[in-house]
Amino acid sequence: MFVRFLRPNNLSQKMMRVIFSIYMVVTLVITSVQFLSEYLKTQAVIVGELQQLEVTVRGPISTSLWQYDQNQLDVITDGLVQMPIIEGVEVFDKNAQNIISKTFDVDSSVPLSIFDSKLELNRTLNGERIPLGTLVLYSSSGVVLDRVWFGFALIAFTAFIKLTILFWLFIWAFDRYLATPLKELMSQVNEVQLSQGISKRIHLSNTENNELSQLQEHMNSMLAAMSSDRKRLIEDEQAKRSWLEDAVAKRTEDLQALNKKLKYLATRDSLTNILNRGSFFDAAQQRLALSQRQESTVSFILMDLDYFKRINDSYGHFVGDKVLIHFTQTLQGFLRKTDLLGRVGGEEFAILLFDTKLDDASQLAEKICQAISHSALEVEGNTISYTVSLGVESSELSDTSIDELFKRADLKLYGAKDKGRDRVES
Ligand SMILES: Nc1nc2c(ncn2[C@@H]2O[C@H](COP(=O)(O)OP(=O)(O)OP(=O)(O)O)[C@@H](O)[C@H]2O)c(=O)[nH]1
Repeated sequence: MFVRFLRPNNLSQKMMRVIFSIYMVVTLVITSVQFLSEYLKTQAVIVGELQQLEVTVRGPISTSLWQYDQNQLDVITDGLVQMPIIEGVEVFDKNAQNIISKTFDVDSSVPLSIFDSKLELNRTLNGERIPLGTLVLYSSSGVVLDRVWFGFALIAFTAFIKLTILFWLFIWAFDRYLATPLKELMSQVNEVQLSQGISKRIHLSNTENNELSQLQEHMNSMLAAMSSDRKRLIEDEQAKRSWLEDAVAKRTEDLQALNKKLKYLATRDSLTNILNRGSFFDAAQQRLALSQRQESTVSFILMDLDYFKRINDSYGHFVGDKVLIHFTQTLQGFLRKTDLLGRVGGEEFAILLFDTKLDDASQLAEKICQAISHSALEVEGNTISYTVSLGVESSELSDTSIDELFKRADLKLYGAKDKGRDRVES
């Protein structure tokens, strides 16, 4: 504890040292003033005693001076010098000439200060006062100190005792009321800081209502506010995150739907909504490969509307488009789920029939041809009739590419065209 007092490492110990140091300085000043006052009082008493002695020896010394009795003067002054309070004696004649000078003991140390008392020596003769000289008695600080040392020691001892007791009282009081509660507060604040949550609170063991308990209350309300702020922030964060997750999920769903739609559109012909050329050939290629593995047959029907240019030229492209749509819808009425239908050119269409031999495909082609030639559609008040030429071909075991099948079907189609159109060539 004493080491802590000398080398304070915290606030309470520093305060303890400052207050104690101030008290020590004040005590030292008061004790010094007491010393000085005692010293001056004792010096005044000694001067009084010197004056009384001078009065006592004035008669014999005056007589000795009057009678010029040097021996008697020596005896008297020797006696004076022996006295404990006298450090020296000097006698001067009426002309201020030193007759006797017995000052200070040469063996003793030189005193701090010397003071004296003077007395005029006279003789009254026939009522007349005749001056004979002067008697001077000296005393010194040594004499004063000899007399007051016990008092000084008492004062010093009392001051020391007071200082020591107060020192330990200060230490105890600061330790009890400041250092220990502060240490406890710091340790609990540290625990709160180290704990992950802010649910911990400070509970000082000293329940007195003072600045520390008020500080504890303030810190606990601060922690409570922080805790509720943190809870609110977490809730906000969770709400934001969940909102964001919902938004992202919704966006992903929309994008997936859009992507699906785009993929679908990319495979479709925009006018007739059947497979476009690329998708048809991709799908047909897969069907051919599957059929070859299963050693079955696929058939390919290639169709081209006859004189379609005339329809466009006579009724316009809008009507031509309606014819193309009508043709597609008619075809769909003849197809199974496993069949593929695609638009492979402007007015050119193709059907791939899975697991279908040439005869069956040719029969279907005939039906289509008949159905189209007997159909008519009404567009803007016009009755439109049209025909189609068809080429039919079936796969062989050597076929590896759909293009080969397509080329053979195309030749058949040209054959149908050459033979007058509105017919099937297989
Ligand atoms: N309305 C419309 N016409 C198209 C479309 N695609 C191609 N055509 C037209 O179809 C016509 C094809 O003409 P051609 O190749 O001469 O054939 P065709 O007139 O049918 O004669 P043949 O095939 O020999 O019977 C052209 O006039 C093209 O402009 C389309 O999407 N809509």
